[in-house]
Amino acid sequence: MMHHPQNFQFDSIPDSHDWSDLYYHPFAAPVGSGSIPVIDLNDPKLIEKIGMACKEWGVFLISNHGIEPEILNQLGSQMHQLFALPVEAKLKVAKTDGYGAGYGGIPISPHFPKYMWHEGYIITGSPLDHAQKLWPDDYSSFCAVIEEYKKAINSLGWRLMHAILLSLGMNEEEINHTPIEDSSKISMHLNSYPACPDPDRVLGMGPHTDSGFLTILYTNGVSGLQVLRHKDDVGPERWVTVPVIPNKFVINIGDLMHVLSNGRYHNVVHRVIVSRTNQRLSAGYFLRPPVDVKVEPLSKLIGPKEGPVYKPVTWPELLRMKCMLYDKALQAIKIDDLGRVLDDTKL
Ligand SMILES: C=C1C[C@]23C[C@H]1CC[C@H]2[C@@]12CCC[C@@](C)(C(=O)O1)[C@H]2[C@@H]3C(=O)O
Ligand SMILES: O=C(O)CCC(=O)C(=O)O
Ligand SMILES: [Fe+2]
Repeated sequence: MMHHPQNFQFDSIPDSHDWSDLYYHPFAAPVGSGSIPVIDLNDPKLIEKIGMACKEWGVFLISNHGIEPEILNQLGSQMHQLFALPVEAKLKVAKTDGYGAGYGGIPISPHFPKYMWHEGYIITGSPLDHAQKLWPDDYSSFCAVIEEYKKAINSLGWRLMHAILLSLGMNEEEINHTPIEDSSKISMHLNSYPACPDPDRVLGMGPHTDSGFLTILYTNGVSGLQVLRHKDDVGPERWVTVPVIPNKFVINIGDLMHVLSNGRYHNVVHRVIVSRTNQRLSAGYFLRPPVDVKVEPLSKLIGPKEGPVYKPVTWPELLRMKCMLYDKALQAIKIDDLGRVLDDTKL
C-alpha cells in the first residue's frame, strides 16, 4: 500500500502534502542555532567526548572514520538511479506491509496528518530479490555496492558502539556480551526528498526518534536534517539544522541506547526539511541487537539510589510499539518511582 502519490511532478503543492497550516503540532518549535558536536574518531579524548555528545545532544558528526569516499560516491549514484526509475518500476518492489522491505512511505506515516515529500526504500538483509526486479539485466552493481557499504559501515558501527559503551562505564568483557545484529540481517533505509517548488509548505520527514541503538546516516551533501534541541544557555527549545560536511557521517542516538543508558543518553527527535532546488538523498543504517535480545538498563548504572527506568524490550517489540504509539512508545515500558510499569497493556 502506498501512502502517497509517487511522482513529485506537481506545479503547486497538493493539499495532501501541504503542512503549512499545521504548526499547532506538538513538535512545533522555532528554528535556531547551536553547534552539533563533531567528533574525530582518532581523538585521544574520544570516549569522554562521545559520552558528552550522547548525553547533551544525542547527535554528532564523525570525522576520520576510515571509510573511502569512493564507496560513498557509489552508494550515492546507485541511490540516484534507484529513485530515478519510472514509478511503475519502483512499484514492482513496493512494500506489502508496514515495516517490511521495499519501496514506499515510512512505517510511522499513518500518525501524520499529511503526506511527506519523500520516497523511501527499506533494505532488510540481501537486496538481491528486489534488485532483480528493478534491473533485470544488470542488478549486480546495485547489490555489490550495497554489500560493500554494509561491510564498511558495520565495522564502523562496532567502533562507535564500543566507544559509547566504554563511555557508559562498561569494561571489555561486558561489551563483548552486548551483541549487535549480524550485518547480513541489518536494515538500511534509503531516502529521496525531491526538490520542491514551495519548500516551506512541505515536510520531508516528520519528527521522530529512531528506535535502534544508533543510526549512521550518509547524505549526498544537500542539507535538510534538523534535530530538536532542548532549552539551553543559547536559547529555548528549537530545531537546529545539521550541517552538511563532505565525508562526515551523522550519528543519531536511538531509543534502545536511551533504554540501555537508563535515560542518560538522549534519543534525539529529528525531522527533514526540503530544498527548493536540489534532491536530497540519505541512507540510514540502523544498529540494533539480534532480534531476540532483550535490552534493559545496564546493571552498572543501577544502584540503591537509581532504579531501572525502563523494562527489558527487544527491538521488534519496540518497533511494533512505535508503529502503534508513535512518540509514546517508550511510555509503554517506562517504570515509575514505585517500580510500576506505567502502561504494560501495549506489550
Ligand atoms: C529498520 C527500520 C528502522 C525504522 C523501521 C525500519 C525501516 C525504516 C526505519 C524508520 C525510518 C523513519 C522513522 C522510523 C521510526 C520509521 O517509521 O521507519 C524508523 C524505524 C526505526 O528507527 O525503528
Ligand atoms: O534523511 C535524513 O536525513 C533522515 C532520515 C531519517 O531520519 C530516517 O530514515 O530515520
Ligand atoms: Fe530517523
